[in-house]
Amino acid sequence: MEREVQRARQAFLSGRSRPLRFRLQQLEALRRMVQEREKDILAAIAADLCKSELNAYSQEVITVLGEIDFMLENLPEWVTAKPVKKNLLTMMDEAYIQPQPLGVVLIIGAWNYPFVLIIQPLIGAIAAGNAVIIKPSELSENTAKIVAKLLPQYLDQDLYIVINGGVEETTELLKQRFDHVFYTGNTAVGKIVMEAAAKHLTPVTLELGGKSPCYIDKDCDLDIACRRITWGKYMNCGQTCIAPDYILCEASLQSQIVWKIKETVKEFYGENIKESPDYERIINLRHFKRILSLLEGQKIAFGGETDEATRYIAPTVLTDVDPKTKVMQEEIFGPVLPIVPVKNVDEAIDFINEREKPLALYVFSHNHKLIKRMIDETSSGGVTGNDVIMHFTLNSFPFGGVGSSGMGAYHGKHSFDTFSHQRPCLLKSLKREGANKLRYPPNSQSKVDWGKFFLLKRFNKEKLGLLLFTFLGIVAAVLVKAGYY
Ligand SMILES: NC(=O)c1ccc[n+]([C@@H]2O[C@H](COP(=O)([O-])OP(=O)(O)OC[C@H]3O[C@@H](n4cnc5c(N)ncnc54)[C@H](O)[C@@H]3O)[C@@H](O)[C@H]2O)c1
Ligand SMILES: CCCCCCCCCCCCCCCC=O
Repeated sequence: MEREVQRARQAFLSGRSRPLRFRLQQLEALRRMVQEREKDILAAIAADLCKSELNAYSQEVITVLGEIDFMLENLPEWVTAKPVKKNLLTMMDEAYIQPQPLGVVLIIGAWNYPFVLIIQPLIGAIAAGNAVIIKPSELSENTAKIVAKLLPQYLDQDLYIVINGGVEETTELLKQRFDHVFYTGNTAVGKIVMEAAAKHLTPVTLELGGKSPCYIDKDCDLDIACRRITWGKYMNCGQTCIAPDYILCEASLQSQIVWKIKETVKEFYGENIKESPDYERIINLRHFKRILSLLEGQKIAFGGETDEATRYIAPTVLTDVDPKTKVMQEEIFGPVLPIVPVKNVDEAIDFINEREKPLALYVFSHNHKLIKRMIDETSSGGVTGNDVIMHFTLNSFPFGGVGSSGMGAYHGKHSFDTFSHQRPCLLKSLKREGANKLRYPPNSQSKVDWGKFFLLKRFNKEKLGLLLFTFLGIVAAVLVKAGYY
């Protein structure tokens, strides 16, 4: 493992990952890989999650292709140095920010969207010019294998290295020194990753989970709200980090919501859900049993049917859920949707604020002011009003959590920034030394006064021309006095 990381570091130090042309070539090669080997990739995802190839394509491959195209289009502009505003002391100098690669980056993926969750950060890391070690989740082993097989066929083999393995291998990997660790997965392991990274003072991005609340206001089109919630909750069998975890609504809405979600489930998956190509299965027996344990003692409004042999759990809704019960204490990450009645929006806001900050928040209402109020008075990684999940699809948004749902963000330019160092560069001339005397010892009150003038004064645009003129006059006077002319 040490050898692999060393290999990536040597490749990074060779400098070949840095030129824009190389980054674009690698991104194009990655796109070619996805296009040419689409069938293999879809088959692997399908095998891991009992997912139809159509769903694997629309939930994972589309996102990856869109992200690559977005990078290819914008990277030439992002990599260029950006001039910054100057103060009077640096007026004559060159000042700019130059984004630079961080070095060797470790990307650790989760199993629930096993392809997009490693390839999307990889796109950002390549775009920013880094070398990358990729550690897919061992739970989605088919995708892990196909990624390890395909990437070296298309990308630079020393700069981008896939290491497969479980907890033991990841623990070993985390002992190595990286320049950034990008981890997607649960909060408990997020802490382990951060602790390991801290030993090397390595910065981390933690894409974690949590219980994402969904408030349904009484002033709302319940048909539409329930259709959208049903889609986002039961997609991938509830194993989506930003799935609505639970519903908050007034008690009077509960029975209508149950009925409408039940009807939508029928519309989406048919009478025999087990036969539906659009309904996935739980990843493994451990998660299957964990989700079943959340149903104990609950009022099941519909669903609840299970089949251990195929790890099937039917789309399920629980009503009148007591917030103190287990299902409300941990992220569900399965097709179980509790409804917790609240008196009104104030109580919903308090409910959300009394708990850990979630990865996503959803609010359904015709009342725009109410949506804005919920946004203003709560905190979450992201928000979608009158829909679920969809903020993930907009790559101009930073995607990430806050508090216990994570730190840092990615997608589009945010990925590029995450994997770049914004390096401030100030280029001065070795001439004009007279003007610099102001800051050299011995200090004096008049030097401080000039310093205050140069550094603290704020000028509007109209005054700027006049000031520049004055400044140049002063510089000229200082130079004359210093005997340069
Ligand atoms: N924010 C996001 O973008 C996002 C996306 C997907 C999943 N998630 C969250 O991830 C969780 C589900 O994923 P998971 O954690 O079950 O995935 P997982 O079991 O695949 O673990 C994630 C990664 O951590 C590694 N890992 C596991 N235990 C480890 C340990 N003890 N030490 C070091 N590494 C270890 C695994 O090898 C894997 O690569 C949910 O909480 C979900 O909300 C978040
Ligand atoms: C055919 C229609 C295309 C619809 C696009 C909908 C895309 C949904 C993408 C969902 C991906 C969610 C990934 C979340 C990561 C956390 O688990």
